[in-house]
Amino acid sequence: MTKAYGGTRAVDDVTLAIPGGQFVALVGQSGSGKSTLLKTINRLIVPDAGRVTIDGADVGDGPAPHLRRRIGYVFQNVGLFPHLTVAENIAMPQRIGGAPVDVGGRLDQVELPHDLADRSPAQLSGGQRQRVGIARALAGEAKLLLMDEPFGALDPVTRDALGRRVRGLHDELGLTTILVTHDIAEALLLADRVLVMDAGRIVADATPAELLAGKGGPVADALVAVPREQARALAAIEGGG
Ligand SMILES: Nc1ncnc2c1ncn2[C@@H]1O[C@H](COP(=O)(O)OP(=O)(O)OP(=O)(O)O)[C@@H](O)[C@H]1O
Repeated sequence: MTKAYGGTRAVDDVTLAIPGGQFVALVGQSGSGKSTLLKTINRLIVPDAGRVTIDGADVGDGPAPHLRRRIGYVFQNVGLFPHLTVAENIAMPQRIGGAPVDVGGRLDQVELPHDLADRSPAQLSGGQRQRVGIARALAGEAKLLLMDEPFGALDPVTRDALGRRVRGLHDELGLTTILVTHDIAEALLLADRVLVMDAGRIVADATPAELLAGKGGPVADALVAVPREQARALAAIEGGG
């Protein structure tokens, strides 16, 4: 599949199959094409050539809202409706034609207290807003979860906790999850499989263990070197103290 903007091939002839149930992290430098690739899955972007299929069906067939109801999508700034309460935001995707949403159950899944349900998004912390975004993404019983830098604006402790909660939900609900992240350590710790993008192409497709063993090639090695060096430097400080 290919998507170009002018002379830039944002996604350059990528062929990829993701089995159901996998947790895939998409990493790579800024501008390497991660978001573009992700957005072709829920049709926010239409490829110039090639196609995307889910369970054999082309995502281009049928109305886009119908497709998107089956796909959870979480991005950095959440996109909650400011004039609706938390509960209304979570129930929103199913308003049109869906089954009623168990808001309390959804709040439990993302470890938010029920008394937040009547607040507006402006009355929440960034981490809480992101949890509401995840609850909303899953409210329609989506089995496919797309996440684009969902933890980007959060402090490290919140980020870590939320990453682990998402991995927990992935396992509990049997989701297929695709996570775009700038944080290679996060990718290595959460995903089953890491795809490394560079200039629109997938240059490494490996498990975290394989990447850490240096089997991902030069671009992947350069990414993995960062947390590895940090861990080494921290261990040295600890050893010296
Ligand atoms: N709407 C657009 N119009 C023109 N060029 C675009 C558009 N969207 C993306 N691009 C270009 O396509 C390339 C890939 O962008 P994309 O957002 O997919 O990268 P990314 O890896 O997700 O980057 P980041 O990590 O910074 O979010 C970049 O060169 C970008 O400038």
